[in-house]
Amino acid sequence: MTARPQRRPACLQCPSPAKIKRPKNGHALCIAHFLSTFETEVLQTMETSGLFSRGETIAIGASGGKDSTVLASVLSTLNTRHNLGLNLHLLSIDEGIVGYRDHSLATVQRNARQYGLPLTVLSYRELYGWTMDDVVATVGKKSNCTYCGVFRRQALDRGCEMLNISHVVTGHNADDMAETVLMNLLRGDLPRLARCTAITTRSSSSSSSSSDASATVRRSKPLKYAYQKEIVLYAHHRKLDYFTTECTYAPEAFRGSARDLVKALERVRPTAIMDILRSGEAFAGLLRPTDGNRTLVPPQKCAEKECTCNEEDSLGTCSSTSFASGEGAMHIHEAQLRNLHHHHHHHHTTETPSPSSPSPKNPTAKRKQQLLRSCTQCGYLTSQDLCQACVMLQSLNRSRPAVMVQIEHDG
Ligand SMILES: Nc1ncnc2c1ncn2[C@@H]1O[C@H](COP(=O)(O)OP(=O)(O)OP(=O)(O)O)[C@@H](O)[C@H]1O
Repeated sequence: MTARPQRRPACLQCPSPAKIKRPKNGHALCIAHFLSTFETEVLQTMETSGLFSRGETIAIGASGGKDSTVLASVLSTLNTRHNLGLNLHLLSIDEGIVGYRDHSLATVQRNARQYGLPLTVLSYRELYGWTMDDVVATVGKKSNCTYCGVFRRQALDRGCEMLNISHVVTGHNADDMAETVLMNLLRGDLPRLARCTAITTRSSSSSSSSSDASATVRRSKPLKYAYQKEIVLYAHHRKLDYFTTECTYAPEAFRGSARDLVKALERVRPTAIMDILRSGEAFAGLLRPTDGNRTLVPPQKCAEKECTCNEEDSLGTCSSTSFASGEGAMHIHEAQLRNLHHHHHHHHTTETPSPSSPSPKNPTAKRKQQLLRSCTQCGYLTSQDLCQACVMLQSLNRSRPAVMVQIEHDG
């Protein structure tokens, strides 16, 4: 007996044979309907969360990878098709990773031409005097993601300030969000768990001229409900030009493990990604301030270090910048950075006592320290004397002479 060839099911939305079984929900769709459904879902995400307003200028954090390329393509398609009135601008950060970012930036340059969008490129070298290749030569491969995440977040803010843009979007997708929810859950980091699923967060702007704490850049993730597999399918069937190589520096180990875990769960239960994301959102609802001043998540934790309460954990999912994580060399390095920061802060408060200095008589002082002010070094808005990037740069610049001597010696 010969097996009868299985007939393809029809597309859920038209009589054509289905070509795609959606990873997200198993729906069978033809390619045209998969593409239009994907776009409609992004539009719905934008509309239900009131993400953009007509006439707004949006910077798209463009790395040349699949996520931000799909984001740029979908946003410009929707903008034209639905006459949304958005001014889109590609903003790329060149971290200075030879053999990786230089190639992906060539892709962004092509994308800018393909979509007819303006492009601005800013580099770590011009902003900080360091490339990531230099950083890795100095600190090694283990904690480099921490540096890169802090630098990139600030670089995007500075780019926005230069361009007079107050809203930046990134290509973070549902898989990235699920990873972050799991990481925060596994660390027991409730403050971060409470905010990591937000579609929009506010960051400090790099406003050196302004001490106005309201000068912040909004960061949004329009692809937060899009599965990575569907993003790849969309890019493939729309024939988008994107760069596939992974960063030459491996992701932080903990995020790598969370990523593997999400993928393993997805294999046995495809809805796992959305389930984790929805659970994260539900936790956020539970952890949010309940009544008046009372919150279930006390803010003390972040008073001890650079407060990132208004900031998401990372820009670039490889770059978990959580100072709460504690693994090997990364942990040691973070502890050094904290010490450096505390040393600096202590100096400041003893030399110039301020009425808001924390004291047993003034229990609210610590809370007040979290108010945003300008970094004494670079002017970036921060809750401490020095912003995270400047703390890191101090430590890097101290190591530089030693590294140069070593290089000269080896060379
Ligand atoms: N060098 C960069 N310049 C501008 N934006 C960036 C850069 N790197 C990352 N981003 C933004 O942060 C998002 C998440 O970055 P991540 O490093 O996780 O890359 P990814 O998940 O591979 O995304 P992509 O496929 O867009 O590279 C990107 O989609 C992009 O919007």
